[in-house]
Amino acid sequence: MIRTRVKICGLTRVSDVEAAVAAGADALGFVFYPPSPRAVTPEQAARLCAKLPPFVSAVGLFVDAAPEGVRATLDQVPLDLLQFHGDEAPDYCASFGRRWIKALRMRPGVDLMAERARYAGGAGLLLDAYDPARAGGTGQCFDWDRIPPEIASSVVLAGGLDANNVAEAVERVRPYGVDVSGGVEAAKGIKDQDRINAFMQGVRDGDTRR
Ligand SMILES: O=C(O)c1ccccc1NCC(=O)[C@H](O)[C@H](O)COP(=O)(O)O
Repeated sequence: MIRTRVKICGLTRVSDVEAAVAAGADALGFVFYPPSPRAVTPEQAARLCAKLPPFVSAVGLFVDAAPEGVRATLDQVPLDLLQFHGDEAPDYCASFGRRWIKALRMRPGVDLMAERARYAGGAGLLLDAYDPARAGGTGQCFDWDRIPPEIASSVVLAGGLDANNVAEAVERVRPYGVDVSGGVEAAKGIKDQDRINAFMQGVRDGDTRR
């Protein structure tokens, strides 16, 4: 059975990090984008990452950040992977000497095959809902049928996932991984252990059907 990988994004509290790790999350996301209600400072993120087990990845999320800001964050936080969620160019993404993924917001008309070729130097693509007013963490789904089947197994699916729809998402899309933020929250930036556990169960249910 294929095991869909799970990233839980937007963690701000040690207790939520512990809950996500205990539930079996593969990766934890830390938002370095000050306008987000889930934003953390490098100092906070360093504390949140301090007790991560060896096989759980720390992912740093940036949105069109100044390169010196990314580098300063990397000096303080042991990030395993960078996630670029804005309009960053491939050369920018590759300039930090760290593995990276590119988030693509599913704008009308986006050509995923072309974008995949454009960002081929990265470790993968994360597909998120498009909302012209917000850079991410929208809690909205996009039409999963827009994902070309030939790339589905390599993408991370995001946008509006929760315990109620993630099994269907895993079964239908068959992605490499799923990413969730709002769907496991009690309030913005405040995760809920029961919702995390229910989400993980949904992923495993989807895995049995994919
Ligand atoms: O989470 C945010 O506040 C955020 C702000 C700006 C850019 C990206 C952001 N989050 C990115 C994520 O990886 C979210 O997990 C992803 O957008 C899905 O969010 P949700 O629909 O709430 O599950």
